Amino acid sequence: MLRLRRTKERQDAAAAAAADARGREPEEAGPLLVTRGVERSFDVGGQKLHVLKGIDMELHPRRLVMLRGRSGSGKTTLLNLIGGLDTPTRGEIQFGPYAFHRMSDDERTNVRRKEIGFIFQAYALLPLLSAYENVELSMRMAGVPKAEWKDRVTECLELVGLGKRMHHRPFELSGGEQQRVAIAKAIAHRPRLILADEPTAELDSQMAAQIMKVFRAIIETEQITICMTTHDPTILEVADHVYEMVDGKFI
Ligand SMILES: Nc1ncnc2c1ncn2[C@@H]1O[C@H](COP(=O)(O)OP(=O)(O)OP(=O)(O)O)[C@@H](O)[C@H]1O
Repeated sequence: MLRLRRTKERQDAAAAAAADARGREPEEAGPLLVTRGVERSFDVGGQKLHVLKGIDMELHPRRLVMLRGRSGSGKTTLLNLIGGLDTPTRGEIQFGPYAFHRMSDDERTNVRRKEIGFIFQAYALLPLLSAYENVELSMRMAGVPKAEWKDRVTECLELVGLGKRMHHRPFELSGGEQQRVAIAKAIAHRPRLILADEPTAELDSQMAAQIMKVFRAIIETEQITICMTTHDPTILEVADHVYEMVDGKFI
């Protein structure tokens, strides 16, 4: 009981610290991200391929939002636009104070480095670095002051349940554990938004359920929003909101 209370106290303190570190937002704050009429087409062999055909969506603070849809329906294309990796052919993407559709690549990269974390299906860890070093590297890349690295790396790895595996390298960890390192890596610089493309696709159902538990925990402690794609109906059950995509549109 005491242990539980201590854990809860630590989580509350971490949540308060996360909010303070970014400037606390009022409870009733509006959406973190809004897209309006977003379209994306590609030129392929002289033909226009219309992939996104008018996407309106909202991501609210501290929500777990899922994009579901068949392969090729446009989920990854949309995630790339929300994350500022790509720009829409038409329409608007407003992320907090930033109008992504009007910003240059460099400006979007700056926002992305500070405010967004990415998680991929295949973990994307550096194989020769330990879990600790992988997370530390992401803080270095995000420009976090060196004095903060040690405490924050430890905190993030404990948060995902890998306090005892910090010095293991990826090949010494299970798939689920590697994905948890990837989560620690994605949150270490205190982004507001995490984007995850099929983060459970390589995992069995038990490991996938663990990842979803970790997502729920970091939404609380880190006060972040998560938007992820998935095909898995059992995973969809834990979403706060599901957008269903068919052929480049939400239905
Ligand atoms: N850079 C690009 N150039 C040309 N076509 C592209 C490009 N990016 C995506 N597409 C096309 O857009 C369509 C949607 O792809 P996208 O990867 O967004 O689908 P998805 O829903 O994420 O699929 P999956 O579930 O298989 O990952 C596909 O037909 C794909 O070939």
